[in-house]
Amino acid sequence: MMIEYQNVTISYWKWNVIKNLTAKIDGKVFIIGKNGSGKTTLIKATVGLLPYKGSIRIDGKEVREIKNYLGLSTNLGEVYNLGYSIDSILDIYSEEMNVDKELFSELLKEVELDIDLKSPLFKLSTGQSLLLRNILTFSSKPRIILLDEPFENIDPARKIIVAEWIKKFGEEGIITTHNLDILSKFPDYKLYVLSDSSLYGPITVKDFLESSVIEGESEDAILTLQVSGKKVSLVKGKEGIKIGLLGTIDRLYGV
Ligand SMILES: Nc1ncnc2c1ncn2[C@@H]1O[C@H](COP(=O)(O)OP(=O)(O)OP(=O)(O)O)[C@@H](O)[C@H]1O
Repeated sequence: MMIEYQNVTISYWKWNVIKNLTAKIDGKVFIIGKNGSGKTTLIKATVGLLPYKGSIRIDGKEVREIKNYLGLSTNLGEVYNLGYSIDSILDIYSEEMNVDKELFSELLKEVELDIDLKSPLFKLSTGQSLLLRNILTFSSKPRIILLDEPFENIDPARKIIVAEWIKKFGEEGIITTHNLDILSKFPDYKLYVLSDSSLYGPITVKDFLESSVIEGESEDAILTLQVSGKKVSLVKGKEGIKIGLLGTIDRLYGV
């Protein structure tokens, strides 16, 4: 079972954000890439929220033909647009998406999120709202998780709890992030880089974090990718700029 992309093109009007992407995603993987590279766009199309050309298959089924796939869960805000108060959202999604209310309460307690369930979602802070969407994602005990930036705006202690949930829930899926610090909690996970409309990889998170970036191609490269039309290589060893020191993946593009 896997997520398969075949010649996938996703466009806004006539502009292709993802062009002719072909990849097979097996297990739970991370996708990183600079701002605007198309990570959210890819997740949205995979969930069925955006039209695409080509084929995206989950468990062998074409996404555009699936109406409501209960094994799949996402933290995308667009999905949680029904209901007013958090209580009513929980009611709707426990029916529509098999969200388990007990598990929801347990996870809410784990992060000690001090919120009034009667209040509307828009009253939450950006971080609280994302935590809540992450909790809703995991509370349906999904087999496939599609998480867009699950650590953004979340404080360090709670980021670690979210990382534990990612390890615990779901057998397959995609997690996008800019957060290299938290990636170190997932050394054995596979990682892809989305750049110039292609997915490069996979390499392990450990190899990625131990690598350095150099311009051009290299025989020793563990990964060569194209960034804004230029070749960039990730190598192990002393040359180049150490990825771990870059802090944020976006600076990879400044080599
Ligand atoms: N609804 C839209 N209409 C037109 N263009 C869009 C729309 N949504 C996104 N884009 C454009 O598509 C490109 C990819 O956006 P996307 O949000 O997928 O990138 P991303 O990799 O998730 O970025 P970030 O890391 O900043 O979240 C961006 O250049 C963005 O401006």
